[in-house]
Amino acid sequence: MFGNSRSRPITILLALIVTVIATILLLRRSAYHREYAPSLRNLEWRDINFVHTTDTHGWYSGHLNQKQYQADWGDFISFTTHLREIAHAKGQDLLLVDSGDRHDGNGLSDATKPNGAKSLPIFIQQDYDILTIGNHELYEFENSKAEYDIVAKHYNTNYVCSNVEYEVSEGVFKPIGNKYKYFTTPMKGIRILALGFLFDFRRNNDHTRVKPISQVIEESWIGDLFSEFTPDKVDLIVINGHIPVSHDWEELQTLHTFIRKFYPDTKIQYFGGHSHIRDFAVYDNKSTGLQSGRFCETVGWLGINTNISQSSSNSAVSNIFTRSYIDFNLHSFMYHTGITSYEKFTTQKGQHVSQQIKKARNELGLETIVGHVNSNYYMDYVSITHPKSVFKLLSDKILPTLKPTNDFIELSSERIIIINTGSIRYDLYKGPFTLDTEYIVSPFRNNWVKLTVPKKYAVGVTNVLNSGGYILNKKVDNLHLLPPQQRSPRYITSKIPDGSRNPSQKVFQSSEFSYSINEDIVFESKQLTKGYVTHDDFGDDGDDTPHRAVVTHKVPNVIESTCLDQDSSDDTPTDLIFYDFIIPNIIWALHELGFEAEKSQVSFFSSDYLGKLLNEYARNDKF
Ligand SMILES: O=c1ccn([C@@H]2O[C@H](COP(=O)(O)O)[C@@H](O)[C@H]2O)c(=O)[nH]1
Ligand SMILES: [Zn+2]
Ligand SMILES: [Zn+2]
Repeated sequence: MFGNSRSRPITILLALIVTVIATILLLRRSAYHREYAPSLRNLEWRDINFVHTTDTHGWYSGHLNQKQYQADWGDFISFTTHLREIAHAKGQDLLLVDSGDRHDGNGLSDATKPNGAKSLPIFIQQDYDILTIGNHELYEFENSKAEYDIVAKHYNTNYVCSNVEYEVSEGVFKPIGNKYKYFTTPMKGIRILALGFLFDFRRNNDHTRVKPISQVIEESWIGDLFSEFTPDKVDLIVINGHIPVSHDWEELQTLHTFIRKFYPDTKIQYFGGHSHIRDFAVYDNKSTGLQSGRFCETVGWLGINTNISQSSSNSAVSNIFTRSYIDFNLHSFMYHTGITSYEKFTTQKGQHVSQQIKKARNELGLETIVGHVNSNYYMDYVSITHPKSVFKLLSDKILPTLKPTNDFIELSSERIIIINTGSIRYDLYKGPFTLDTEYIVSPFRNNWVKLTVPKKYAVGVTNVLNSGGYILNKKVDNLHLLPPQQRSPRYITSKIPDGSRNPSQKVFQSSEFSYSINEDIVFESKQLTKGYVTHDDFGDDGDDTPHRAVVTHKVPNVIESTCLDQDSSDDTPTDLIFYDFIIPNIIWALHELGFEAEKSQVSFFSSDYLGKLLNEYARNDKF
């Protein structure tokens, strides 16, 4: 059974090495757990409890250089396994929900061709009860195909998507997954009708179709569905949307008004995503929406008491619904399960998935060091003119290194490079620059294109794009040029940059805070770490880990890097260079300035996408 006598010592040696490595890993995990131990707020358990993720964007390895988000997908699987057991032991239900966007943001998902080849088999190890699609599953056909062939197929009836179709054969479109799911929970016997929706997304590839909610509610199937599952047959409606839950995003409001016509008294729980924030909205006294952040930083928790009868008073909402935002780390996970030893916490499946992640990272060479970064560069912790701003780094140092792909490309003597700030997805940290860093900071493989226009128009484009706000994007075919987290700003009281406290000061920011300041993360339990301080419709006690808020700065839609001659005339031909992703925006801005251009006038400039430029900058030791 163990081979011949010669190979036996080798087998024993190998087994010993594997055991030693596994023990070291376990001890390291335990040590980490002891080191990071802030005091936490408890979860509230109800008749039915939901664990929610959204916008994971491939971050299944965890945040390797941020302790507060350092759990990996294997740990998350162990966590939910225990939560389900706890719920069932109490006679309660626990369901898992994911709201889409599983690509674009991390080397694990993006360093393969097709994108997701290694990360999706890891993602699908989690036992989701309801999941839906995000826009990042629809930009490229190969991602939609993977979603259809791997994710929707694996989850079968649990994959619920009511407004996206996939071309199964030429000209034949079928719903991706199922338009709805009707089921009864195992413990409390709660009858749930679940639907799933993507926001009105128009940048999808030609082999897919997205129907806006406003159109779906006019279709006969949804009225027929609601007429079949009459209120007496449904205890809870679950709407899983890749749509922000905030009140200023109209689509869920439209849907809610429609559903209430059929179900005036039924409890409705919305799950949302896309804008990458922690958020919770109360729609009426029987209906709320939860959104659980981004990038495996947050596990959303939502509990519902199904047996509480309806009340017209608003305060009763919190008797029915409860929500928490759990930081994605082992300390939080173990605390909420009540398990104090990592060895007891980690499940066999969890360990297997953690190993699968390590293996995939090694195979992809994600930790191969390309160069070193001398400082942290932030997206919004500092203003865009600050030396530590990633956008200043781009416009001063990185974008000027962009060259045309070949010598035949005709160039003007003056140029302006414009980049949409949404193409930067994360801060750039001091320390080793790895292949993973490249994907984390800017995952998109867009081409640079060129449009030559008189200088007087070229110099105005950035201004126009930055002054239009979100309405601008709507006009330009719903491009969402603006990083979504900037769209629904909140006013919060927060710590001001010099460290003094000014409670009356209102600081402009999104509903989240930049927290990604490695050197500022403190590991003493008495001092709060910098992180999310969420203000939502239930107040400010939702974060399981109380954090110190930090000030964030407003990021414009686009930034530019210029090479202009101050003395040249207004009519000097000037090359506008930008990602093909924003062609419609640039054409629109020029139109606003009085210059008419067409897509056919835009020509290819370079395939050296931003991640590649950053990689080369690091490789050449320029940081
Ligand atoms: O090729 C691309 C695709 C997308 N973007 C940016 O991403 C956001 C959408 O990201 P979500 O995770 O869905 O919020 C989009 O608004 C663009 O800013 C890009 O730059 N290039
Ligand atoms: Zn997203
Ligand atoms: Zn999205």
